[in-house]
Amino acid sequence: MRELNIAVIPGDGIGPEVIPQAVAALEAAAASHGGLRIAAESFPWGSEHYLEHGHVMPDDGPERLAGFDAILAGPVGDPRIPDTVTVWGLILALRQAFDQYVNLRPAQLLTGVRGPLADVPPESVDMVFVRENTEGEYGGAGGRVHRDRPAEVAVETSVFTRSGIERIVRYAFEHARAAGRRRVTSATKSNALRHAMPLWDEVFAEVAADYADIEHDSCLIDALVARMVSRPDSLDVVVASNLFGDILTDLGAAIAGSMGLAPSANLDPTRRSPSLFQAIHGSAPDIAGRGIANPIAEIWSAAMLLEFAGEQEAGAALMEAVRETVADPARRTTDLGGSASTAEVGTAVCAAVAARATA
Ligand SMILES: NC(=O)c1ccc[n+]([C@@H]2O[C@H](COP(=O)([O-])OP(=O)(O)OC[C@H]3O[C@@H](n4cnc5c(N)ncnc54)[C@H](O)[C@@H]3O)[C@@H](O)[C@H]2O)c1
Ligand SMILES: O=C(O)C[C@@H](O)C(=O)O
Ligand SMILES: [K+]
Ligand SMILES: [Mn+2]
Repeated sequence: MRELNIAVIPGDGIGPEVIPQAVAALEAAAASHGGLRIAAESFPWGSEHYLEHGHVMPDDGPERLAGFDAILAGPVGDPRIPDTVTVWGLILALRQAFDQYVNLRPAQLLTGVRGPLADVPPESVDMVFVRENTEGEYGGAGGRVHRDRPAEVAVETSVFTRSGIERIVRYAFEHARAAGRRRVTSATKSNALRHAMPLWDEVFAEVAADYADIEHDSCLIDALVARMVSRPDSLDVVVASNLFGDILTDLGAAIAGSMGLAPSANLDPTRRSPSLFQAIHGSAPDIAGRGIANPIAEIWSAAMLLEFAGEQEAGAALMEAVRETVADPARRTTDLGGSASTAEVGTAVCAAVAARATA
């Protein structure tokens, strides 16, 4: 029997509420589809850890995670701590340490979910964002000098490399081909950003030439956000820089019905380091502690984990269980207009995945 060693980081806010549901769903899918065993080890990193020890994760955090097959993580963020501390202390640190250069983020309106766009048939919202995840606007280059003086200066320098752009664009086309998708759209802003984005466009055009079977187009980011809302069916795979991809995917989550439904996979496609799977939402301090957070985004991320680990059957079964659960009005959390609790939704997914095995 294959054993998958998963590092679990529950994180902050609603993280410790949704993560146990995702772990249970992983275990249920593994048990009933694929003769797989999940060995999960939990790491208590995040804001409480910072308040107690002075760091969000220990300095040797990446080393301690390096031997795992995958990481399943909740969000970090706490109103008592600057967000740069938590986000750079864990999420961005791991993306860079493990060179997880792809952040794969599907936005799909699932059957039964009412999205906010009027007159849009559900099948029209089916896009996958391929977000660059290690450089760009998140390169971390810059600084702040003359603190608290009128002359204070803050510089945040974007870092775009030809090799970094090339590998993310190539991944987008490869993903489109493998997933049977027909088009790749590049998010750009090469009218105003005159150094990095023209390089982005040039590399996109060069790589696109290698994929004659996939349609491609470039779209200025401002027009692209409007297009997501007015013509979502015109979008299939979207490749974007780090910051653009971050912003586009919260909009994607909204048009797919809720932040509580949007998953992500932070991938090192070379498989030298473990990849990290995590809902795209944050710690949601406004609803934390009430047991009402939607666990589907984190469970869907767990399904992506199984698929990336080569457990396609278990991953697909978990995804079918997610679809079945979301389609049932009695199994929806408040963000989807229902009244089910986090645990009720998680339990329903586990039951659905087990039922599929015996059916
Ligand atoms: N990956 C991460 O670790 C990550 C991602 C995003 C934000 N953050 C951090 O999280 C904190 C809060 O950020 P924010 O408020 O901008 O974004 P957020 O995603 O936490 O919340 C935005 C809105 O969506 C709702 N929401 C989010 N997830 C939900 C779920 N599963 N079910 C139901 N409703 C849900 C929230 O209640 C809130 O109204 C900040 O500290 C931020 O830095 C962390
Ligand atoms: O900006 C980030 O990448 C952190 C968080 O908002 C996310 O989308 O994962
Ligand atoms: K589409
Ligand atoms: Mn984000």
